[in-house]
Amino acid sequence: MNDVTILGSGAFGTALAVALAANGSVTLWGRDIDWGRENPRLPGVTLPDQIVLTNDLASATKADTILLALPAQALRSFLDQHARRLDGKRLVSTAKGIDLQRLTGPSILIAEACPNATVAVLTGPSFAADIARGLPTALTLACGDDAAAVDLQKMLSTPVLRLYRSNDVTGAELGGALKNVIAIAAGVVIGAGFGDSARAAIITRGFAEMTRLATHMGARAETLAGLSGLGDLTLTCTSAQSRNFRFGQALGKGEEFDPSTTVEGAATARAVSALGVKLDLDMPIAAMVAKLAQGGASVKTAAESLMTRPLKEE
Ligand SMILES: NC(=O)c1ccc[n+]([C@@H]2O[C@H](COP(=O)([O-])OP(=O)(O)OC[C@H]3O[C@@H](n4cnc5c(N)ncnc54)[C@H](O)[C@@H]3O)[C@@H](O)[C@H]2O)c1
Ligand SMILES: O=P(O)(O)OC[C@H](O)CO
Repeated sequence: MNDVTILGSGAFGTALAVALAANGSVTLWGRDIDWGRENPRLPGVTLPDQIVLTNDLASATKADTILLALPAQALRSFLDQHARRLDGKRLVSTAKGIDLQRLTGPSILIAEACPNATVAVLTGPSFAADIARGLPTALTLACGDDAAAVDLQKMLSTPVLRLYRSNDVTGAELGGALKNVIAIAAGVVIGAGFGDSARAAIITRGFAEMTRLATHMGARAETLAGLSGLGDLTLTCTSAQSRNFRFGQALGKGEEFDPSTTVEGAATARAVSALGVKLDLDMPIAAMVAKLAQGGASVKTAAESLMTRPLKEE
C-alpha cells in the first residue's frame, strides 16, 4: 500500500504526483488514465517510476492520505458516488472553486460526505507545469486538526515544494476559489485593451471583494493576504499560463475559447454572484464576470457599469 494517493489525473494531480515522487511511491488514479508515462495535459513531462498509475479506485483508496485533484464542479457527484471509500481517511482537497449547487467550497462538501475524515486543503500560487518541472513553489496546507496539519505539511513538502501551515481552511480555500473569478476579470481587461492601470484596479478591488465575502463566511483577513489569496491572485492575474486569465482575455477580445479547458472561475463567478445576493454583499466584479461568462453582457457595458457605480470610499 502506498502512503499517498492522488485522485484525478489532470494537469494538477499529475504534477503533484511528480513532485511527491521525490518522497517515495505515489499512486495516481484517473478515470481516463490510459496515456502511458506522459499525460497529454502536461506535455513534455515523463512520469518517474515511483508513480503507480491506476484506474482501479478500490485499490487506490487503500492509502490513508488521499489528495483530491478533481475540478470543483465535479467533486460533489464524485463524492456522491464514492464517499464510502473515502470516509475515515485524511482527505486533502486541491480544487479551487465553489460548488454551484451547494454554494460551498470543497472542504464542506467533503466533510459532509465523509463525516469521519480529516479534511485539509492544499492551495496557493502554483501552475501544474511549474511544479512538474521542479520549479520552486510555495503553497498553503490548511487543516483544522493541528496534529494532522503538521504531519501533512511534512509529508507533502519536498526540497522544491514548500508548504506553509494554516488552520484557516475556509480562508485558504476561498482565496483559491475567488482569485479565479478575478483572474477572468483581469483577462477581460487585458483582452479588451483597457491597459495595465485598469488591471491593477481590478486586482485591488477584486481583492477587496474576495476579502469581503471570505471574512463574511468565517475566514481570517490575514489568510486572504497570504499565499492562498493575494499570492495566487497575483500569479493568476498576471500570467498567460493561467487558463482563467486566458479565458477572460478571449472574452475581452470577443474570441472563442476551447470549451474542454478547465476554467474554474466561470462557474465560481455564478456561485459568488448568488452568494452575494443571498448574503446581501456587494460583489460587483464577480457579478459582472458571471454575466460576461454566460454571454449576458458586452465588455463595453460591463466596463461602463463598473466605472459608473456610485462613488464611494476605498
Ligand atoms: N492546473 C493547474 O495549474 C492547477 C494548479 C492548482 C490547482 N489546480 C486546481 O486543480 C483542480 C483540477 O485542475 P486540473 O488543472 O488538474 O484540471 P484538468 O482539466 O487538467 O483535469 C481535470 C481532470 O479531472 C478529471 N475529472 C473530471 N471530472 C471527473 C469525475 N467526475 N470523476 C473523475 N475524474 C474527473 C478529468 O478526467 C481530468 O483528468 C482544479 O480545481 C484547479 O483549479 C490546478
Ligand atoms: O490555470 P488556472 O487559471 O486554473 O490557474 C492555475 C492555478 O490555480 C494557479 O495557482
